[in-house]
Amino acid sequence: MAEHKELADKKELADKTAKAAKGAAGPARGAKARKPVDDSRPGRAAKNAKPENSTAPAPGVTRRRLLGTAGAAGAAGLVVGAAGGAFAADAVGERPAPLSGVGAASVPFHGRHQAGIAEPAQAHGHLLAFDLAPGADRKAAAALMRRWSRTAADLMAGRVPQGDDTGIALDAGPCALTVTFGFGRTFFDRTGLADRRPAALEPLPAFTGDALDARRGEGDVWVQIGADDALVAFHALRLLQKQASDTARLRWQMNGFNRTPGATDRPRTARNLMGQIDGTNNPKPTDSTFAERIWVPDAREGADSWMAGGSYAVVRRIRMLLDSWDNLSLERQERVIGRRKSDGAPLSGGTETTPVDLNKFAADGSIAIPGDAHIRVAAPESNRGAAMLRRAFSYHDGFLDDGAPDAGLLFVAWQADPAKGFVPVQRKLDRGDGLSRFLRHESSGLYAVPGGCAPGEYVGQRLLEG
Ligand SMILES: C=CC1=C(C)c2cc3[nH]c(cc4nc(cc5[nH]c(cc1n2)c(C)c5CCC(=O)O)C(CCC(=O)O)=C4C)c(C)c3C=C
Ligand SMILES: [Fe+2]
Repeated sequence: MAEHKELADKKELADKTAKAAKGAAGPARGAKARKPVDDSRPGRAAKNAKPENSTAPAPGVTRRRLLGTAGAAGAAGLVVGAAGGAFAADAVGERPAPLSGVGAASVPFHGRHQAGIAEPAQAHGHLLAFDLAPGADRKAAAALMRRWSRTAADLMAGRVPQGDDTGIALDAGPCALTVTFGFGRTFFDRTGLADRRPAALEPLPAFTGDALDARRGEGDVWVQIGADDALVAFHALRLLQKQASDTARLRWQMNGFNRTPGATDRPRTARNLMGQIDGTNNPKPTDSTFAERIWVPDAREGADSWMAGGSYAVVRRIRMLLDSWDNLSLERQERVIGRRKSDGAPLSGGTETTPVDLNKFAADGSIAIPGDAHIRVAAPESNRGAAMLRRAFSYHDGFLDDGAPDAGLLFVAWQADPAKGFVPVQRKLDRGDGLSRFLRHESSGLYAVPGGCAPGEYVGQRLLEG
């Protein structure tokens, strides 16, 4: 009896919590979320503040996710406003309590560019690739992208999604959730759109350091999910997988992580599993060259005109040989990268954000940044200006047969054209990078990530209905 009473009490509490959360977060089906307080994501601004997101000013906590000095995890420029009025029900009474900063952070789904590219990488990430099911044609793919876009827009705004929900994130705010969609080479054959396949989707060349597992590469549709809460991220993943239904099947999935916001005394550039500050010299949205390097331009004719405002994602699972790396002295580790481990300052001097001086000599006459240092070989100056935006997640998938950690970087590089970004840089790294001895590239994919969409539209509509 007591057990039943306890269960009944729990159910009542859960019902109350769900009711209060739904009511306060504006997410009752068809209800509207509130306007993000600050929508200064690059390229979004006022255009984004569409009626869908503009019913009321956001009460409760507002929060601006500041970037690390040079951009946390290398991405930049994002503002995260208050969640769309997101409140969690007080677990004891029913007083709605404002969400914490982490829960309240939200990123708009609609806009000129898809979310999840120029914003800082979140604490939890899922990378997924789906293959269209046999017989799923262009129409089915369009219906899927419409379903997925609607769900992503709801979840990112903190609304309970339309249709069947699993309840996994019922009492959480959006937690800076982003969902980003891209198309692989094979998508265009499967949907009868081979004539619209961009030339930039040519397969990447083979690199000598590659040990690629095809089962974890490529795929018709690629999805990147990021959130500062693990349940929120999984919730999005699970819903998209359910909604794929008979149209698409998961081909591979990789799970990654980064530092949780608030874990450090101030926003800092993230560290990778080798312990280095990683992302410092990423292009920043405030750079005059950012747009041309990262976004596909508008004024484009031909097969890929539908890619305006989009970007190309190179996705690589790069395992780190951590046992070998950790055996190196600190001095050797720093010379392999070309930066100090403690604070990320270049070996040519200064602090983390001091411009790298590749021509600097040390007092003993040796070159300050060695010839095979990673930052020398990867720098735009060494690659005729080639640059990309690196927005990675770390991963740890347990241990290999020999006991070594199966861990490294889910490397995601964004650029307007891979032939002017990843490809020339990786070619150079392949030949002369001191870091490559400690890395194994285990999977690879290249995806055309269309521009964002307006409310009522879906990602990829210009391709699928153009
Ligand atoms: C093809 C491109 C690149 C791959 C692959 C890559 C892998 C990789 N990098 C690190 C760690 C660091 N990389 C850093 C800088 C850096 N890396 C690339 C490109 C690739 N890295 C570029 C273009 C740059 C910037 C160079 C510059 O202009 O200075 C750094 C230094 C800090 C920073 O600027 O981000 C680190 C650390 C790992 C561990 C890794 C594979 C697992
Ligand atoms: Fe690098």
